[in-house]
Amino acid sequence: MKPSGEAAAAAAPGAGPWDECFEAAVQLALRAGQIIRKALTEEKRVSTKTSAADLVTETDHLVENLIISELRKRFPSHRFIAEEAAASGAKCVLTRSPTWIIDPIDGTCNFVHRFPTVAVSIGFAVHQELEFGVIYHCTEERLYTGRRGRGAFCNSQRLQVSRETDLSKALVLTEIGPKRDPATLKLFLSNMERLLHAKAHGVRVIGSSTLALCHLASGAADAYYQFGLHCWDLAAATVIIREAGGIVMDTSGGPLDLMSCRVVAAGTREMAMLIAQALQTINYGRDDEK
Ligand SMILES: Nc1ncnc2c1ncn2[C@@H]1O[C@H](CO)[C@@H](O)[C@H]1OP(=O)(O)O
Ligand SMILES: [Mg+2]
Ligand SMILES: [Mg+2]
Repeated sequence: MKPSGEAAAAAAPGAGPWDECFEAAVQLALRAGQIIRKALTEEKRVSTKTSAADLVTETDHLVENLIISELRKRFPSHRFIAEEAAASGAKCVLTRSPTWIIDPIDGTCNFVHRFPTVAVSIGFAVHQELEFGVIYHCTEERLYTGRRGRGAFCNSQRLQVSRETDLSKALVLTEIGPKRDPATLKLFLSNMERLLHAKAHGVRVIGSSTLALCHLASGAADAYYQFGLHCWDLAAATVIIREAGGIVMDTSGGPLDLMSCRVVAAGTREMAMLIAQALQTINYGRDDEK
């Protein structure tokens, strides 16, 4: 079934205070997705940011500007945290004000290579609490949504995480992150090795943290971990996973800190703790200290 704003709204009955914002997010994610889908097969101007593996294109900027300018027109008092604005020096500060947290293209490296796993991610927080998340898989036209207290959906289908608690039966997802210096790579590979020693069924890297997290919310994988992802990779997906019955926590096993650039997520708390205990920390700093 093709996603639509109406379908998403119908999936979550009852009026709530942020319904208008949620509807706006859905419409903009679909609109942005159309632009990204079209641009995927066209020539791109690619630049690098923090490293040779940290890419950005004119479409990342175009889509981010479109989403923010449309939301700002409708909700002038709201605040914004967005990937490309942050790359240009804007501070990432989550206050108690209504705040939109945006990744215009998640999977930019995939996008550059025409690998069709790319998403738009729009999260929304009020009083520093995540209210809803919208993630649109641009090429497969799958709209993932989660609203606090109202469940998580892919198009009109309700999402439910896996109930697996045994690491030796788990499919685990992760992403590589931009740092490729020898020390970071060694830690990254040794974390993967630890999970494989624990006999996890597999470890996958698909190039989009938000879509990997949506697979987890759908029960198509049992766990996800990453060091070096940002609040815009995590905000929308966190609501979707929690509303699908899953756990999102810090890699220490403590509560999630959206600004800490580290996460473990799983269908069950037992699985999340097993992953957290297996990992060595890779330090990427914090989003709110850059
Ligand atoms: N600085 C960075 N460089 C490369 N990937 C990054 C990154 N920060 C987060 N990621 C995310 O990790 C995954 C694979 O690289 C993607 O979801 C990517 O998001 P992005 O495409 O929005 O940058
Ligand atoms: Mg991203
Ligand atoms: Mg991005």
